[in-house]
Amino acid sequence: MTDTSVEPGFLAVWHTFRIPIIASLATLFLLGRFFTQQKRLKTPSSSSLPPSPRLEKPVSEKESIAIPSLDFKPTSQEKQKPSGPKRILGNRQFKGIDKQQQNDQLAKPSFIKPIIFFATLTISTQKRAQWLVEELRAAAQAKSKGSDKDYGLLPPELHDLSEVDFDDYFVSAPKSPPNSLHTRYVYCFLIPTYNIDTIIDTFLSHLDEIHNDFRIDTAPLSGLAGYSVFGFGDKEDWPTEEEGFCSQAKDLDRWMAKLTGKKRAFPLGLGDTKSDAEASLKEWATGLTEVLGEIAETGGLGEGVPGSGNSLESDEEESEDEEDEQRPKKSKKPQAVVDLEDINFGGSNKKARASPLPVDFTTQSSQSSNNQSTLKEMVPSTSPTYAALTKQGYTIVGSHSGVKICRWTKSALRGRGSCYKFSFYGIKSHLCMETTPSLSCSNKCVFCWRHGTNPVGTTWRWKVDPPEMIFKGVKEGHYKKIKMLKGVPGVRAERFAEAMRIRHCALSLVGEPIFYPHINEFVGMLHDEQISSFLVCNAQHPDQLATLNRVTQLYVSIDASNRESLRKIDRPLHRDFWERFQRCLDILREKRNEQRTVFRLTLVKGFNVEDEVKGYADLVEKGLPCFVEVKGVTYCGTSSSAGAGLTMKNVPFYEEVVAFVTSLNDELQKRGLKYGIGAEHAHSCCILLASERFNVDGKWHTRIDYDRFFELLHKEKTEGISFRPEDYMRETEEWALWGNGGFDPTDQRVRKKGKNRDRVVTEE
Ligand SMILES: Cc1cc2nc3c(=O)[nH]c(=O)nc-3n(C[C@H](O)[C@H](O)[C@H](O)COP(=O)(O)O)c2cc1C
Ligand code: SF4
Repeated sequence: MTDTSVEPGFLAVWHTFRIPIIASLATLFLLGRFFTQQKRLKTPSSSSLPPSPRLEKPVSEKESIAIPSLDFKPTSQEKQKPSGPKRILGNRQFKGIDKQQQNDQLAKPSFIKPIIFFATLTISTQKRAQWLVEELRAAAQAKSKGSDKDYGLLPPELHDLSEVDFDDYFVSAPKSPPNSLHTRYVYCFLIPTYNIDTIIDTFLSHLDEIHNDFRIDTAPLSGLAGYSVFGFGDKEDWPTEEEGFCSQAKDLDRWMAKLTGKKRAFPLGLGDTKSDAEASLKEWATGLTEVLGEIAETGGLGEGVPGSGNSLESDEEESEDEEDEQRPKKSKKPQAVVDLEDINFGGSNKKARASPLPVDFTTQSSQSSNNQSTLKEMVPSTSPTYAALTKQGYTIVGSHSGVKICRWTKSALRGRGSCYKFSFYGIKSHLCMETTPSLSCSNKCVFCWRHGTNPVGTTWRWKVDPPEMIFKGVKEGHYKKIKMLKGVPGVRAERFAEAMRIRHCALSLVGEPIFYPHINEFVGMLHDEQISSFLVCNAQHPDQLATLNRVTQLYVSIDASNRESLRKIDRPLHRDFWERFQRCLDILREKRNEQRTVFRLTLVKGFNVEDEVKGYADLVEKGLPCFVEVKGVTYCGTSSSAGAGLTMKNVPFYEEVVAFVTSLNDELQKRGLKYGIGAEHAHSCCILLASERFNVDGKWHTRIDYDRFFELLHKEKTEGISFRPEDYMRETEEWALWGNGGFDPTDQRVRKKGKNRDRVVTEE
């Protein structure tokens, strides 16, 4: 009875609820599978990548040689590792740090012994190698004179690659002799290039084999203190690197980077045997000797990219195609805008925050001189702004200045092209320092690539650092950053040497340079050292602009053609921003016969391009600048830009920039204003409109004769003779003219991969 009564009841329940029950069970089942799958994906052993066949292939115990050169206790996890093939190891690696860091942590002052290897067929390289031996021997002698230090440079050894057994030197790094445990080795190579079969091919194949031998660590030479290569070739028959000039030296440099774990001590040097070989070798040897001394003293290669540490550079660097390099990881989280008004500098600052010192920076110097000690620092080293800016690669100098290496400097050091300022004005990027004496700005532009971390404010109410201190600090910071790039693949020795003398300064980094009360003194110091000055201001500080002394080229940013658009795009802090902007244009007009004046337009699709051509033409008519630089915006993906609704869609394509410039040019012609399209740099989406004042006999002269500028400046200072922008102009290079693209043919173009390749972005 019970059974029969239960069964129909159960069936009835089943029929009523079977669909939800089945659905629930199916959901539970799918959820279960999903979680198991996720867990498996997170387990490294189940990576979808096939394991390296080199690591999988077993070898007998006899075949294996293990030379862990560091005393290192294995972790319990390592002890349990299945016995696989043992490998020849240059160094044991600590967890969480790369080899370079590991070596540097262990680095102590040492005795450095250079080992010079050369190859030759027609003897010229052998002779040059013998010369190098003498140079290094002399350096070793000079350094050891009267010194009883426990580090130093030892006399070099010389080896002909055709006579050495490669296994003796290139399977593992030589060990220190038992009587001098602090001795370490640096390999120096001098090799010619031959497109016929020579010992060099055998040698390079040997390096290839070592690198790819599964029994040997991929970087078995990481025990070396460093290496450097110099190549000889013939430019008459192999005029460019693409055509094979010094190609084997380049290959050797790459192999050694791999085998040593990127321990390039000094950049690759190249010399044309029929012209500059001796001079280039000399320059390279000087740099190398200096570095050898540094390694001996510090025991390491210093900071920089692997090979010389990590270099932090402009944000846009990430968009560049880099094939052989480790890039420092950057925080993906966009930083929030840090407004100085919002920062409490500790202590009871409430009153100050509620009513900031109402000191307009234009009147600042007189007021601040009385109470410097009570004023706060703009960017104290303990502040979040300081942390954020240094994380982005800025070197903060004093309490309100900064310096940073731009991506073009690195590109130029590698022979991959300079920024548009080379095409337009002749500035080689590796000779250019990018800096600002004021990290604070009075705008919060939507496209600012500074990650919104720069301080903002309308008034200068901070402690003021003296210009001498800033000048010294920014130069030191710049040179230090350049030195950090010496191990970057592709950096050329001759460019590296040139970069150790700053020739140009772009005062345009972050913030507003004319915000700094001693900007005139600072610019004077640049000029005294024959460093040209390009100063960019945001057209918000007319009084300061009016009293600004002569600079080599003076810019104002023109980010919109009308009040509403400017408010939206620049988000100015001043309520009378439009009036300030207009006054700045008037001042620029007055200055146009004394110095080169430039309008810089940054096009942001959807913000300041559409229907604004006439508005921009009005502004040009008002300010009559010598030049109008037009460039497509750089997308930086920060919170401030995202918050303003900026996406990749707002970045114009080059054709769109071209269309805009053409219409603006037409509009200027219609109004009888004498302008024309002077030059272009398609690579960074940038075009230059120039006043006909810079067109001589039908030829554009947008470049600058820097030597002439300094001559004239000197005359002005000493004899009171003023000069005009036309007095220091130079003819524009053919390849930079409108229609020719603007890429220096002597540099090697590297195209960016990926879908946004046409939206190659630019600096600043
Ligand atoms: C047959 C031959 C092939 C060469 N191939 C190249 C080459 O591909 N690329 C290059 O830059 N130089 C090339 N050169 C130039 C040599 O690298 C250059 O003359 C070098 O200084 C020779 O050094 P050595 O006298 O030590 O052998 C070649 C020279 C010869 C004779
Ligand atoms: S001008 Fe600007 S982008 Fe060009 S090299 Fe100098 S700092 Fe870099």
